[in-house]
Amino acid sequence: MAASSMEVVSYQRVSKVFNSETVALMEFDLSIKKGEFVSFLGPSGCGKSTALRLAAGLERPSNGTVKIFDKSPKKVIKQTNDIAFVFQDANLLPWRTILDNVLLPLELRGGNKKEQKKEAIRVLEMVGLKDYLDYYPRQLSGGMKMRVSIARALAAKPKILLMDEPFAALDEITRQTLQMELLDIWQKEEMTILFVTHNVFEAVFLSTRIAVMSARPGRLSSEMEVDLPFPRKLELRTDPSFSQYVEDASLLLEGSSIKRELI
Ligand SMILES: Nc1ncnc2c1ncn2[C@@H]1O[C@H](COP(=O)(O)OP(=O)(O)OP(=O)(O)O)[C@@H](O)[C@H]1O
Repeated sequence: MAASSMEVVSYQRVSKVFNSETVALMEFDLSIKKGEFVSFLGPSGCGKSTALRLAAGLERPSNGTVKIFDKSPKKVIKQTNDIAFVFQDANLLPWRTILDNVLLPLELRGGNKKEQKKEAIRVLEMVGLKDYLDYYPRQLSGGMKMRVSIARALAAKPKILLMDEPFAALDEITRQTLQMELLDIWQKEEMTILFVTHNVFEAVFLSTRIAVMSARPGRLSSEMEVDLPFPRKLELRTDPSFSQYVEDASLLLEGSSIKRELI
């Protein structure tokens, strides 16, 4: 029983069909344990976002089950703050300051205003933005906006963070900085992270495990544990062990695309 109680997210034979013809996911199986950092890696359109949206209760499976802590994601979202979502677009409200953007989800849930403000400042400090509380989104760079978006997700102290290509629109240097900051936060806050990417380097650098998906209809085509030590620093990218994982993951990804061509 101990092992299953560690299970945080489970996909069991999950299929998702849109408009009765687009099969986004087909019998997708994956089990994610507490504290893991799992990347969903796969070609464009293979159903990565759909898999994440199912875990967030934003979509319902056509077949099979998705469970979060053994409950339906919708129930978890309704009853707890356990799940938070970060999208590729920071999605900030332009008329609210940075502090007020982070406060918004806390305000919606009600509670002690002073505590909420303290928590919002704590998470903004964590992402390096404590000097920008009164700024408006238009005054920030893309990387800073993404930091606000991450802070907003963290403010509710989620146990599971779902991230859909959060760094895809950023330049390389900003992306690398945010990747390291994210790993820091993941360790400090002891969260489980599900992270969608089609970037092999990013998947290897961040993850404890990579779930490689096949081209549409998306299935889990292979899994790879990334046994590189934490904390992971910039130098790791030039280490032969890192290159080996990147090569292995690239081969798995290629393999999943080749299989599709043969079908
Ligand atoms: N709401 C929807 N209605 C209809 N089709 C959809 C919907 N959401 C996704 N799809 C389709 O399902 C398939 C999988 O989409 P999804 O966004 O999950 O893929 P992805 O792997 O995240 O892609 P990318 O890497 O390009 O973002 C695609 O063919 C997409 O067009």
